Amino acid sequence: MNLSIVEYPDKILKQISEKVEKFDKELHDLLDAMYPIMVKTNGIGLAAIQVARPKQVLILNIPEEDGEQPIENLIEMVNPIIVKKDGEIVYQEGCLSVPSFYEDIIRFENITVNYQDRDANTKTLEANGLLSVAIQHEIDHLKGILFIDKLSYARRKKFEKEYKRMQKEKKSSK
Ligand SMILES: CC(=O)Oc1ccc(/C=C/C(=O)NCCc2ccccc2)cc1OC(C)=O
Ligand SMILES: [Co+2]
Repeated sequence: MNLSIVEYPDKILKQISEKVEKFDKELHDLLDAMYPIMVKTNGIGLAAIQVARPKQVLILNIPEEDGEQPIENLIEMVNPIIVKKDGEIVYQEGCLSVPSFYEDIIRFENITVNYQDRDANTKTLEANGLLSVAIQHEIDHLKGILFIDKLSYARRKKFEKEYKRMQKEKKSSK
């Protein structure tokens, strides 16, 4: 399964991802294929829609203090739902589908998420800080929402201008 990252402004990223009903080999192969892509691109979170699979599947690997991302920290979430949320946290976010662009985004500080693992076992996770931000960022992807969609009108305009210039530079440098 050869996956590549879909980049903004590709319309695929606006699709709503479907609930996973079958916890079969195809799901396991997708999860297994997403992990190396996230690691290779220094990602800490990846949603299946970013590799053009509109399924409610996401993976996370929050780095340790030393920056390492051991596979033991890998979290695989299927059909995640945020059931509790409170507080506020601002974090400078980036996204593998919006390369080289980072902006401060406000999210809930504390969340509780219900989800299933790759074998359909239901799990509940309480998260705060970076893990909480990452989970909210990735669950937004499953709803077709990118972090740049949460910017104010003025900052969004700034982003569009910067992004177009960057894409032109990238093309001319090829
Ligand atoms: C050049 C460039 O685009 O750099 C990057 C940008 C973003 C990322 C990864 C972003 C990422 O994992 N986002 C997950 C969601 C999230 C955002 C903020 C905090 C927690 C979770 C990696 C980059 O490095 C490469 C090599 O692509
Ligand atoms: Co993202």
